[in-house]
Amino acid sequence: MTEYAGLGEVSGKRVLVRSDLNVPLEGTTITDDGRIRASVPTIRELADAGARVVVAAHLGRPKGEPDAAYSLAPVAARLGELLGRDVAFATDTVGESAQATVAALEDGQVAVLENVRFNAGETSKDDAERGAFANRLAALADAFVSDGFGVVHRKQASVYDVAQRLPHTMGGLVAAEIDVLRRLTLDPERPYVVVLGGSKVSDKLGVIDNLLGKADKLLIGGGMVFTFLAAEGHEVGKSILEEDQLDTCRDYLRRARDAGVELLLPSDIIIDTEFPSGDRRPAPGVVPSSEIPSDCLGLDIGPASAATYAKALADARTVFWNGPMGVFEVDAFAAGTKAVAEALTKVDGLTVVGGGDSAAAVRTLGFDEAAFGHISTGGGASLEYLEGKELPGITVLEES
Ligand SMILES: Nc1ncnc2c1ncn2[C@@H]1O[C@H](COP(=O)(O)OP(=O)(O)O)[C@@H](O)[C@H]1O
Ligand SMILES: O=C(OP(=O)(O)O)[C@H](O)COP(=O)(O)O
Repeated sequence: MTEYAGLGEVSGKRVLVRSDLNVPLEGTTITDDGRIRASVPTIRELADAGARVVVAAHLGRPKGEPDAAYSLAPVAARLGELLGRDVAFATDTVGESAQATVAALEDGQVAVLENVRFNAGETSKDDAERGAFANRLAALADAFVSDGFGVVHRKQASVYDVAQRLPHTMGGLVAAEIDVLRRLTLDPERPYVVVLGGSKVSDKLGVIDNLLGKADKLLIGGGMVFTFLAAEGHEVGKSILEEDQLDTCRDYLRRARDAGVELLLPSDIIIDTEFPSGDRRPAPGVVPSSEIPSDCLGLDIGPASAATYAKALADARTVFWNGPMGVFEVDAFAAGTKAVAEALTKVDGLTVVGGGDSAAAVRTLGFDEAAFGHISTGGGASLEYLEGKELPGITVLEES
């Protein structure tokens, strides 16, 4: 087989693959390689078809110039291990190293370019600046495969503009992600339960607007909780709070009541006096969610809430979960996330886990990935899809 679906013959061609290899790192140690694993099948398929595969990706949010802390070098090494073959690494993205590395590729070989975000053009809001960088990326290849699902909601040079400059197609990972998410937006089997948590509260509140017309139950956990509790007039102490979203949350609570959607907030909260950090020993306590002391902050949903949420999930036929219920990275605040993950494994129906941290939580808490219907590689991307927003990295493939 020397073809790739949507591109035709790829043998001997230089194929630029945009992957999402944005994995959590401690120093140069990868703490969860899920996104690299998810990127392997497309890269392998292209290499097996005889393509000269050039992988472009970002890591973190460097400021448009080289920054060793965000080098993709350790990621390229891990990709090589997972592929079971040598992976060349270019120490720049479109400069001399990239050009020489790509020129040296033989059929079936793979190279990774240094972090695309080391170039200001990648994330520029200026079309011409992005376009100029996209021209240089496109000059390294004969065709483009868009496979970085976690980044398709970004209008960035290696995601959007490059697709306008090369013959292109959607990679297998993006196609599979979209396929599952489409099932959630079109005709989810009911009851359809959505669980929302995490800390990117303002990013995520918007999805509730759309879900109020779609889901049967919405379970709120993580940092999301406190803006809702404050909207109901409760003290939330030092917990995460989006003051400018209080009216929005009040509106959601009212609309949920009117629409007969069960919007569940935790009845109890695990608190501490400080955010866990360094050597400080956590000193968790449990309080009713209406009684968070002013000098404390909420760090997990409490045991009664965890049991209620597990019960609310028991009869679900479709579940979408984004965002941990608490600061799961610390044992003392991981129980809520564990309880929700456990409940999902028992659901008789489609379960989708979305988001870098949610997916990492499932794996690091020891759950078997196979117990979930689908673990998405994109948090923001999957939420924006469910919100009905246009994803630039997808529309560009359809338009040009
Ligand atoms: N009550 C809370 N207060 C502060 N941070 C929280 C709370 N609950 C969860 N978190 C944090 O939220 C982070 C994940 O949030 P987010 O990035 O929104 O999720 P995802 O990557 O799955 O979309 C985790 O690092 C977790 O520690
Ligand atoms: O980690 C990512 O998104 P996610 O946290 O929404 O899953 C993607 O790699 C996108 O990264 P960005 O949000 O810096 O553009």
